[in-house]
Amino acid sequence: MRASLLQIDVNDDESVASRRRRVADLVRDQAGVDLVVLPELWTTGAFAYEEFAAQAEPLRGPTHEAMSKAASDAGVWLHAGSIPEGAEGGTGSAAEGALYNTSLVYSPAGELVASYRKIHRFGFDQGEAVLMGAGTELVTVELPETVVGVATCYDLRFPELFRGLVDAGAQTFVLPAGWPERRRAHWTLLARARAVENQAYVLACGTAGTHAGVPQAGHSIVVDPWGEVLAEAGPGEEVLTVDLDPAKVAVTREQFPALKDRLLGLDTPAR
Ligand SMILES: NC(=O)CCC(=O)C(=O)O
Repeated sequence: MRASLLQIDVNDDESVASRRRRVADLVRDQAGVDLVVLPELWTTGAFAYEEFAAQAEPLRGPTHEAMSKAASDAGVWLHAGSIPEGAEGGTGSAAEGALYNTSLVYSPAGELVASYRKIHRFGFDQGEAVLMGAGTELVTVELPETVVGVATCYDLRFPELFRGLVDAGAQTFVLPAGWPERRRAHWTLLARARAVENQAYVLACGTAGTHAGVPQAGHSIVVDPWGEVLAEAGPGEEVLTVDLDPAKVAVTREQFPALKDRLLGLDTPAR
């Protein structure tokens, strides 16, 4: 299974419409791979808080139109990163909780097969944490060769979410992000930790460049179920293409069956 992570340069000089067209073309260029992954909030930038409400769009808005078409033109599964979703009934009033950081997943036919509202919002008492509502549902998506568990950026710090996804069948985690350079060491460490403890692939796709004054880490990363880094991007815009062996998840879980030794958080321990 071949995957391409598109580490997009998100900066304040490019308009959302122009970036949307450019990213759609980059997705189309990936024809021939199985899965394409985009970063978190790549239309606005994850730290461009003032833009969230202004650029909010419905689930089936302009980004959906562009990504659905790009996925079907390329014939790829597409995790299209996330958008600031102005949920039905509101155009983005934070007080109404009408905004969400929502990921979109498309089939090679361009069908929107799943969406995920980010559960853990970043910012403590400001930014996303106050501007957006929290999702409540875990989301998995069945691809032909693997079951994908979906999480977004700051979610990476919450291992219980990933364990929940494993319990729901996840074998591969796909995580779009807008992770800052300031905490790059955490990014790599946590991506590897989530892979090792869950014996799953981690495909973590961040942004490059600087937006809203926050330099981004780049360094998108793909980790295998043993915790080995299969590929890692540099700091700039880059397409990171990697071959995965989906069978490796079951093999790792069989040969080193630590997940079966769980005692807490299960109704019935596995043994
Ligand atoms: N967009 C985010 O969720 C940023 C997360 C982050 O900066 C961190 O966890 O550190």
